[in-house]
Amino acid sequence: MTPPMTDSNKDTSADFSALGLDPDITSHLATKMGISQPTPIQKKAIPAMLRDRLVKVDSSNDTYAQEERRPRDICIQAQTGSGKTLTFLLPIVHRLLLASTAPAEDITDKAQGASRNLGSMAVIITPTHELAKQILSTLEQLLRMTVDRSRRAHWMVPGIVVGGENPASEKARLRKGVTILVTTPGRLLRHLQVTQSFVTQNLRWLVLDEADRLLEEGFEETLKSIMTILDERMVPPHLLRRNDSCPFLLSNHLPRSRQVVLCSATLPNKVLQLAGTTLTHPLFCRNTGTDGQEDELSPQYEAPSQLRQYYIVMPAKLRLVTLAATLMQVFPSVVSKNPSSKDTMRTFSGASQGTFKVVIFLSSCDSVDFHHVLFSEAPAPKFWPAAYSAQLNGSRSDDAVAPTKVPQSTLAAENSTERTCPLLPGVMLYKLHGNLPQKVRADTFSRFSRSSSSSILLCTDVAARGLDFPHVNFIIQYDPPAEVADYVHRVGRTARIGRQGESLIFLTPTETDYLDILRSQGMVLEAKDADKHLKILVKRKGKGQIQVAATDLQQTWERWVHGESSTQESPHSVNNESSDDDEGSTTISAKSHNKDPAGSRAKSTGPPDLVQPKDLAQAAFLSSVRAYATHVSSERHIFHIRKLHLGHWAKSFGLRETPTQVGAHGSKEHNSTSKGKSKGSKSANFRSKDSFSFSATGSGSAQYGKTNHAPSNPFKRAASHADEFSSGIDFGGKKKRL
Ligand SMILES: Nc1ncnc2c1ncn2[C@@H]1O[C@H](COP(=O)(O)OP(=O)(O)OP(=O)(O)O)[C@@H](O)[C@H]1O
Repeated sequence: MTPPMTDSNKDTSADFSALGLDPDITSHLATKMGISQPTPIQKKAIPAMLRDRLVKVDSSNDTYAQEERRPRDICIQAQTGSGKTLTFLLPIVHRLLLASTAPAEDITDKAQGASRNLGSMAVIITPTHELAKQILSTLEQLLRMTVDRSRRAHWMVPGIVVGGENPASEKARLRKGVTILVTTPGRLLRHLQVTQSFVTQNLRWLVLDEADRLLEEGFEETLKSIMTILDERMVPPHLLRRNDSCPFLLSNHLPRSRQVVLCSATLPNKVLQLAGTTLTHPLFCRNTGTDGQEDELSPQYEAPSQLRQYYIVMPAKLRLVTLAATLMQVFPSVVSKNPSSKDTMRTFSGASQGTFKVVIFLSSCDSVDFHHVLFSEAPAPKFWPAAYSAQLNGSRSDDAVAPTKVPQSTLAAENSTERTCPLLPGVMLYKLHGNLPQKVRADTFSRFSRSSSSSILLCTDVAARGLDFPHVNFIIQYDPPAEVADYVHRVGRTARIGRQGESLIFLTPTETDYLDILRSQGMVLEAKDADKHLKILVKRKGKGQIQVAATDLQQTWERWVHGESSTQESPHSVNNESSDDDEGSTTISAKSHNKDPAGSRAKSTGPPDLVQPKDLAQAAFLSSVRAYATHVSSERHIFHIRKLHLGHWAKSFGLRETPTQVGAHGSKEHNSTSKGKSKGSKSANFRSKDSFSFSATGSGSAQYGKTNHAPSNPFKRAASHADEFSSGIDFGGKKKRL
């Protein structure tokens, strides 16, 4: 069914056939794919891709023609979820279809030779496997069209090579011929280099989806090598006519030379400048500006107008409990069962019923693993509202918190990542990141997409771009992205194609300048009050109850992380004690209550196939600190490791140790927990745009790379500045620590 259109996406002046698309295609779109009206970017860019320009040719090279039709390269920039995939797929399929079924007068010899033997006529490159598979699926849907008997469409073979399968079967596929190939850069380059039977000399379209990402450091070199090989193999247009063995290739419906299409919601100036110098007469198609005209370049990004963007500011030590409160806010079914909650307490619109999906972005794979285990294995807190605890599978919330070890299978690998979430009954939990084996990634992607239950996906930026998960209503950026473009792509997983959606970014008090950067790039954000927000955790009304509830939840999780029983201490007996000793305190509001971590240490020796939550928490903490140092240089004055309150940061992973202690443990334990992870884990473990390398050593020291002014031990340095950071939340009266 066609989704509802907002004013910004609605277009009544044209349907797809008015854009010049073949009637068989438009009828298939309407009847089989439920798509009948083009979005503004489709209206603008599809005709541009269909239109060639006339160029004078050097007659010394071509004795047949004085003028030739040549395509223009195209840059497509439009908001996330505005239908860019069909924007580039439709013209390709249309032109191939027309060329292979053209009336006799169009070319001298009717469409002879259109077959998969011509090799790849279109190559679509994307940064991730998931996105490649999604594009392939749209392409396959499109190619299922029924055409008139006199026409030929079956020869167009869609295909994918992204790795993760036996290279021999990929080679075999390429040998047979894949007319429209969807691929990732590394895999494509490998096949160009080693697969002799991979034919690309007839390539007419090269699409770089998420072009800005593909042209970034990391992919850039691969892309250059790909372009060089493709250029070398391409048959120059002036030689085409002499090669009359395949008249199909001379069809006027095909671009005579290769058309390059760059596509993204974010094409920053540096990419556009590059495009301006390396592309052939590039045409810029953006959502703004007058139809059919080239638009002016602007550094601004655009989020879907129906997306409501929020931010919330809280000290690092409250991040975890605020995340829990947020999830309770956004899952209406759970909230409505909370006896103390009223609709007015909910600060997000949410959905009144039906499937509700949330995507939570974190900065590292280890952090995703930790939170996935925490939310699926940790028990509800002792004072969790009865309505929630009653639904816990067979466990009572006031039971002692049993020390938990986490089965390895939960962490990574063989099986599905689908879990239930004790805190949010009825809500399913998934995780997606680059360290997971390809099979698990694919399984997660499809289960989360198809799930009819309300669900949460915890992920790294591997899921930030392009993925079109249905029914995602809410995006949480628990860790701010490494750059603004990533912000735009992350929030773009909701509010797609005119649907409603909300997003929330978590910031600490030292990070609020980031809002200026977001606003300067065209983002419109509203504030959420952290204090009001946490109210949802409160069971009874009364002064100080937010603090009680938040402390209770934090303590429950700390005990779980440290493998302790809840009966070891009473949260409320310590709640009234106030301490400034953040670095060493056990809870967010009180002094350390279990200075002797012997219990947890004793429990850390378990069977080799089990991992302690504390190991996970430490690995997550370390990798999240490392990821913190990977923000782009223009943002590093805001997100600088020296500004990070590491003691509070540790708390957001349920850790009590001082950062130095965590660093010392973490290095060893992280190494051991990392063993056995999938290949490529090193590179994919945290954000790759890394201008800083940090490695914790056994002594807790840190090593910096590429940074001249960095302190030798960021943990110690940050800890010594601990007093500069207040909680940031005033619960009334004198200073209290949560
Ligand atoms: N004209 C249309 N009318 C209704 N739905 C459409 C239309 N065009 C595309 N869609 C659907 O909209 C959804 C989003 O499209 P798509 O994934 O191509 O967006 P995008 O602009 O590429 O987003 P992103 O920037 O996040 O990659 C898809 O489910 C697609 O099938």
